[in-house]
Amino acid sequence: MHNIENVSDDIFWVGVNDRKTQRFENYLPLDKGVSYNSYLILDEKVALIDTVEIGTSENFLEKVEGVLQGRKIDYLIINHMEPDHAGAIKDIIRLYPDVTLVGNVKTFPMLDAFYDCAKEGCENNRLVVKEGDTLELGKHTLTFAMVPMVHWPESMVTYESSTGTLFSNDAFGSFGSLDGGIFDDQLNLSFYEDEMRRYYSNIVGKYGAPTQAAIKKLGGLDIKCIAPCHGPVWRTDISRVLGHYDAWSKMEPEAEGVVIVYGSMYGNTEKMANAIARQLSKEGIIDIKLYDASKTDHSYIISDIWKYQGLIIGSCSHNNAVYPKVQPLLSKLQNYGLKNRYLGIFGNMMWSGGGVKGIQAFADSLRGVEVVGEPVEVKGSPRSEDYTKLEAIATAMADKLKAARK
Ligand SMILES: Cc1cc2nc3c(=O)[nH]c(=O)nc-3n(C[C@H](O)[C@H](O)[C@H](O)COP(=O)(O)O)c2cc1C
Repeated sequence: MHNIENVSDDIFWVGVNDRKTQRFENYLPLDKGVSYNSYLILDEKVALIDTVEIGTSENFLEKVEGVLQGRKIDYLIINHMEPDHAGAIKDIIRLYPDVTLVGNVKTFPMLDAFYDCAKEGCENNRLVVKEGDTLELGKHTLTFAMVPMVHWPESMVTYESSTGTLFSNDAFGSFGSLDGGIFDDQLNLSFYEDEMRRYYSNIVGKYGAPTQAAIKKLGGLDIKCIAPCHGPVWRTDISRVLGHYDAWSKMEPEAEGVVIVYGSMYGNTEKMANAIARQLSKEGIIDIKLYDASKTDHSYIISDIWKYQGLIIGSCSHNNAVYPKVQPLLSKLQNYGLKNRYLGIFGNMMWSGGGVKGIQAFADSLRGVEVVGEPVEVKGSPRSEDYTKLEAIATAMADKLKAARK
């Protein structure tokens, strides 16, 4: 059987790649695709861990049947009810009508809400598990742990103790299809770690406290392999992966650097952004990420904001407010409660302003963000004295970053 991978002797990756869907959750670009990972455990009893998005079901079922070789599935473990994993539940029930659905007390009301269970056959054969419950398959034992709000209320993870495999659901998942390699040691990790951060920051990012609680809970387990629902299966350096989640969920920056993001109609705010970037470079800052908020999808900008300690935001004025292509970024960061960052502010205007005022209001709403330097608002084309003020923001930012060097 092709395109199946052994996670261990009797655990199989039966995931699928999706390179067709343009946007995850219909808003996050999937430039490099995504995988929906599902795992099959063959033992005295057979268990399937999660399914896939409905559009990829045919390919998935072919793999499942290929591994089963005529056997039936006894248990379908539903770690998460989001449709990109629960999408093929109906297909599994249709093919294996005796399968027992395993979920927690919050799983089944969602199943009932998504599906017409009386019609689809998912009304019966339900096993409700709670924290710490175990399910014996033979040689393999599954233990269930609830991880509410990582990133849905019913989210749970399943630990298989004989192999030390944690089926972690969306936690530790990343965007990017699996183009040949399945495991971390078979892949270029710099790409997947970036995509893992983009996934975390945009999807799980608001739920730092529940993620911290989950990390503490799972910390006592002997984890040899993390098998998430998206992206690579991690088996080489588990502590590195756990370390990423620990830092990201605390919103601790990963690296020295500055994200400059601006919105500009006629180029004046852009000129200001360039001047700030140049001065940061003169101050010895190497990682400077300069983004036009109208052009780059915000999910990439947010991922870099998660990575770096410095953030400098600029906006032209638009109807007495922040430019419409900058405002959604501010709203999302506000919703996520951005913290542990230094912030610089600049903007452009022609009559009574609005851009800088809006960014300042954003800064005031966040407790964990420290404004560095004096906000600079320029009318039209920046003059020499304006550049001096913009450079002062860059220098103040660089001073903060240098002071934080260990
Ligand atoms: C639709 C529209 C609304 C604007 N609203 C404001 C405003 O509320 N206050 C203001 O001072 N300037 C306003 N402006 C003027 C621009 O902010 C100003 O020209 C600025 O220099 C543009 O910066 P940019 O070159 O970076 O695009 C508006 C311009 C447009 C086209």
